[in-house]
Amino acid sequence: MGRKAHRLSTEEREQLLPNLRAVGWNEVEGRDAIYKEFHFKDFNRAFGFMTRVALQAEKLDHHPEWFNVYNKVHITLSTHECGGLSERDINLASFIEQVAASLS
Ligand SMILES: C[C@H](O)[C@H](O)[C@H]1CNC2=NC(N)=NC(=O)C2=N1
Repeated sequence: MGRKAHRLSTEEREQLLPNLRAVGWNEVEGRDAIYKEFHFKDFNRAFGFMTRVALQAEKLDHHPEWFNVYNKVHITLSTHECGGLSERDINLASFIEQVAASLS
């Protein structure tokens, strides 16, 4: 895989997180991670979304923590390797946003 992940610095966070907050990602309390809830029309849309995210996650070797029931998908992103938020989470969140936009 790529170079070792590092936890985002304060400066990097100030630059990167507002864009994600603006589209509904929030920082998790008590843990260095980000979280968003997605709602789809039905289970088929939700699972189609998950399938596309899963294939990209495998390519990036960076995987979401997620929960699905029917049309809801809750996603938490964090990087175990560095014990917190890294660039990889930002990249995966951006990809997830693209997929969600293409399905709505
Ligand atoms: C061995 C494997 O490369 C690692 O466990 C990868 C896989 N997917 C991962 N996903 C996430 N979210 N964080 C990681 O640190 C991570 N590490």
